[in-house]
Amino acid sequence: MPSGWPAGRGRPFGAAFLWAGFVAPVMRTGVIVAGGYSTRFGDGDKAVADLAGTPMLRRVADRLAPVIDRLVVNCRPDQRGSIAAALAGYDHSVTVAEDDDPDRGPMTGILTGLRAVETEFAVVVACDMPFVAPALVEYLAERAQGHDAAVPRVDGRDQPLQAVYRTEATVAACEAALARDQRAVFAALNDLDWVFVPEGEIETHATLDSLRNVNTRADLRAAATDLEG
Ligand SMILES: Nc1nc2c(ncn2[C@@H]2O[C@H](COP(=O)(O)OP(=O)(O)OP(=O)(O)O)[C@@H](O)[C@H]2O)c(=O)[nH]1
Ligand SMILES: [Mg+2]
Repeated sequence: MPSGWPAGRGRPFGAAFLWAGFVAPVMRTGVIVAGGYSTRFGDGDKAVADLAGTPMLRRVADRLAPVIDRLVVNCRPDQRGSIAAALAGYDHSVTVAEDDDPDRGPMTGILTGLRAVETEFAVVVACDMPFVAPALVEYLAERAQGHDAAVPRVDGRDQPLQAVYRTEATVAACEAALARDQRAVFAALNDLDWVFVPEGEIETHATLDSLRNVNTRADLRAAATDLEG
């Protein structure tokens, strides 16, 4: 596990605590959103689908492991057992945050996950992004400093399901959007001071594969082929 953020690159997940020469570790949280119904995938929950020998969500968790200290997984109550099994023996502490009211969309998943976060910032990643790049997560965390969120933009489309958020502000924005009966992630972003991270910047830290997501069985097969090289 890395001891902290590289010198000169900021402290993306909150300031270190300096007291009488003691530097407390900077805590960083990852949130994996997994409460969807995988309808394009067909039978079975894509979150725990076998991807080249490892459940997909475990791949996401393992990719995040070098840049987080804690993990929160958002899911429905009926997914808890399979997700806990997929994360057995994980490097960091895992909190499962269940949706009270399933099927209310990804923004509700982000909200449920962030409510279980204790750090100032958190990186949110969808369970179907098995190529998420730790270096991009670090960069997003850096770009989020002084803002409420940093969101990648690829092909003109913002990618709020692989983004870094300021926890309290984002929880408040999601709650306000839901109170207005708005479920889209962008309804919450409207209330936040967020920055987008364009492709050119993404590609100085990672390939765009970091944002690739697995929606169908064909996507899963293609991902397995690429992982098995
Ligand atoms: N908590 C929660 N998460 C969701 C919900 N809908 C989608 N997600 C998550 O949002 C991410 C991106 O969603 P999709 O790729 O559309 O996944 P999905 O909804 O399971 O799949 P489709 O039904 O094929 O669209 C995934 O991590 C999903 O688990 C929801 O209603 N609640
Ligand atoms: Mg998807």
